[in-house]
Amino acid sequence: MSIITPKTLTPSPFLRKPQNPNPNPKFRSFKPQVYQFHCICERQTERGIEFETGETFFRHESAKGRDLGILAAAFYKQSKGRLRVLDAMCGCGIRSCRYLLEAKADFVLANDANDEYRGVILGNLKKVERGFGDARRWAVSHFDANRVLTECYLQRDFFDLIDIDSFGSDSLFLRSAMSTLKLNGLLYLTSTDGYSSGGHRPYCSLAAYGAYVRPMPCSNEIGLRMLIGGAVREASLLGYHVTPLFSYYSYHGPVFRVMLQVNRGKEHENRHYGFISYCNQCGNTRSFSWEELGQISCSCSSNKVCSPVTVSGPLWTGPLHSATFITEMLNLAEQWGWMGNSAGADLDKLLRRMLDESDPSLPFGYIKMDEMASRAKINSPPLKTMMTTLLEEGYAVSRSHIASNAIKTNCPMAECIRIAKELRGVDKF
Ligand SMILES: C[S@@+](CC[C@H](N)C(=O)[O-])C[C@H]1O[C@@H](n2cnc3c(N)ncnc32)[C@H](O)[C@@H]1O
Repeated sequence: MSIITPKTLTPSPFLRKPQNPNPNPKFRSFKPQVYQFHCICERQTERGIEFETGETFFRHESAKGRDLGILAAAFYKQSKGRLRVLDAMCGCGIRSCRYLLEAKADFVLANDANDEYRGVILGNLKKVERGFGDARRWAVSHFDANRVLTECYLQRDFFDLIDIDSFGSDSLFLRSAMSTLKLNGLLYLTSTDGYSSGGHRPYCSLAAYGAYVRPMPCSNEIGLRMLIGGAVREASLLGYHVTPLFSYYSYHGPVFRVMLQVNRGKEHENRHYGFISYCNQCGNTRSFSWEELGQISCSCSSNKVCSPVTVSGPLWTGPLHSATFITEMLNLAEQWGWMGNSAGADLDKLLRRMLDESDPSLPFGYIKMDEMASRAKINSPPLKTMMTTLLEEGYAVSRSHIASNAIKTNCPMAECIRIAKELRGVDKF
């Protein structure tokens, strides 16, 4: 097995260091300091390893996104018996440390284009190395992510998991990352491109993700679907297809993260890659396949054709999570004691909500309680009461991990309004 080390990569004269790795001045005031895992709401490792952030880009708020990545990696290691990770934009190297320590990775290549971070990354990884004796299970490099990915590919040095924690859009790195993944490997993508998902820059979303995205009420779910859709498109160019294992939106940023499994062979049916519409008049959302593209319209229960209809796409219209994979992640989290205590309670809740959301009878999108209430011209009914009533009436319903005041349901908006109004009569809310 060839292991890539910084020495095998020759510096490129064209390599530019990012001008300002942290565009938000708010974060530039971070002073060098030492954190313990438990101090920053990361899970405490058995070895109690400390890490430093120095002047690198580091966000406490991303801890949950890192937790999810570690759980997925650990389950992969358990099921495949191997785990080589490329942490392509590692910052201070916290993920690399955690992939080694918690997911028991066999090897991690920690890369960050900014070579001023080298001391901090090396310091953190050396502590991890001490925990495992002398075995050299990691390497550090400082190249543009595309360069490191391409060189690994050229040396046939493939990875089981590639983590792209980029600023803005991830699409620039998709092709090289997919080429450098092992068969059925995991690709952990991050995008902070909230403007595109909000429909505020349709030409940017078209350029980056191949999707023309317009403003819709559930724009944060659109953001996740845009990210997956971009990967679907790129994968099919390379003769691969992707399966989302989990999708996670966090309002801290905002940040859109998806864990994808990349498999060989184009997916024959395109039923999960199409268009999403929102009817401004009746408030219903629907997804359309390529075949239905010419007939996009909305008919509400009165059979009148509503207008106008806002259409975005093509996007991923299939499941955001794999219920089986999330269940395995939950089991692991339980085994590791990551739930049931105050630090882990949130992760527990998030995973369970994702599991609920993966019910295949639930459609795309979510309905915000305040939108429903304003359409019904009543105060918003209590979310739990609404959910129970929808279930009693035979509809599928769950909460959304994206918006705390929203429900996902296959009940049309007009029916939701009727139920909400009836509840009002009973409960006088
Ligand atoms: C969001 S931060 C990474 C945070 C880190 N993964 C964590 O969880 O704490 C993004 C990092 O990517 C680096 N970076 C930006 N552009 C890059 C590129 N083209 N290639 C490699 N690294 C890059 C930045 O220096 C920055 O440290």
